[in-house]
Amino acid sequence: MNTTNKKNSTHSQRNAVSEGHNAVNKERNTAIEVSNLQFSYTKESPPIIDIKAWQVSQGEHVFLSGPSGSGKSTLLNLLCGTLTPTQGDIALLAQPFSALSNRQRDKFRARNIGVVFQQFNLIPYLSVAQNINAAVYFASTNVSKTVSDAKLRHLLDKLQLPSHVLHAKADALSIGQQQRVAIARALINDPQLLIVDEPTSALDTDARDSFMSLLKDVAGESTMIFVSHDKAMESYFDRHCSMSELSPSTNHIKTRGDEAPKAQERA
Ligand SMILES: Nc1ncnc2c1ncn2[C@@H]1O[C@H](COP(=O)(O)OP(=O)(O)OP(=O)(O)O)[C@@H](O)[C@H]1O
Repeated sequence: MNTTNKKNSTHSQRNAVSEGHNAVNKERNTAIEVSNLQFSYTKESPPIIDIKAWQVSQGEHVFLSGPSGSGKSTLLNLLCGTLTPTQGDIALLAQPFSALSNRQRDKFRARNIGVVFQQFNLIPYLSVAQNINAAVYFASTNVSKTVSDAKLRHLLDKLQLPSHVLHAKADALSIGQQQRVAIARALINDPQLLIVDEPTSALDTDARDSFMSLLKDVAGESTMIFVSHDKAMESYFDRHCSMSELSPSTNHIKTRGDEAPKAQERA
C-alpha cells in the first residue's frame, strides 16, 4: 500500500467508527466526484461553472487557483452544499448531495466538512471555546454536544495556541491567533474535507510560510481544497487545478484577467 492509500485507509477507518455512512465510503478512494456540473446565479444568465468531470482522492491536498471572478468561491459553495447545482451533481464521500434533503445536507456538511474562511468568521462576543463548540453542536446528533477539554487543548497545542486563550473572547485575539482558532474550529469534528478560502492574502512571506506548515501539519489526513490567487503556494500541494482547466467554457467570465493576489488588487 502506498503512503497516500495507507493514510486514506487510516483516516477512513477512524471516521467510520463515529459515522455510519462513512463506513460505506471506506472502500472508496474518492473524496469528491463532480459530474456534468453547471451553475448559474439566475435563469437568464449563462453558467458561471461548467465542469464535465472532476475527482479528488481522499487525503489529496489540492491547490485551486483562478483569476478574480472565475468562480472559485462559487465552486467552494457548491462543494459545501450551500449552493445547489443548476445541472449535474456533486458527491462527497460517495454521498450525492442531490439525494439529501436540505436538513440532511446541513448535517452532512457540519460533520464532514471544515471551512476556514478568509475573514475567519468567528463570533466576536463568544469565547474561543464557545466558538469551537458551536461547530461541535451543529455536527452532533444528540449525545455529545460539547467536545472534551482534552481534545480541545490537544488541538490548540498543535496549533501553538496557549490553553488560556480558550476563555478569551474571539475579538480579543490577535489576527494570527484568530486564524489559528478558525483552523481549530474547522478541524474539531475531524472533517473528511477541509476547505480553505484564501487565508494568506494578508500575510507577509514569512508568516505565510509558517501558516502553511502549520496547516499542512494539522490537516494531515483530511482531503483539502485550498483556494488562492498566489501561485507561490502551489508547492505545498499534491495537485494544482485551475478554474480555466476545470471549467474551460466559462473562461470568458474572468473579470480582471490576472492571477494577482487579492491584497495587491485592493492596494
Ligand atoms: N450572489 C451572486 N449573484 C450573482 N452573481 C454572483 C454572485 N456571487 C458571485 N457572482 C458572480 O459570479 C462570478 C464568479 O464569482 P466568484 O465569487 O465565485 O469568483 P471568485 O473566483 O471567487 O472571485 P474572487 O477571487 O474575486 O473572490 C462573478 O462574475 C460574480 O460577479
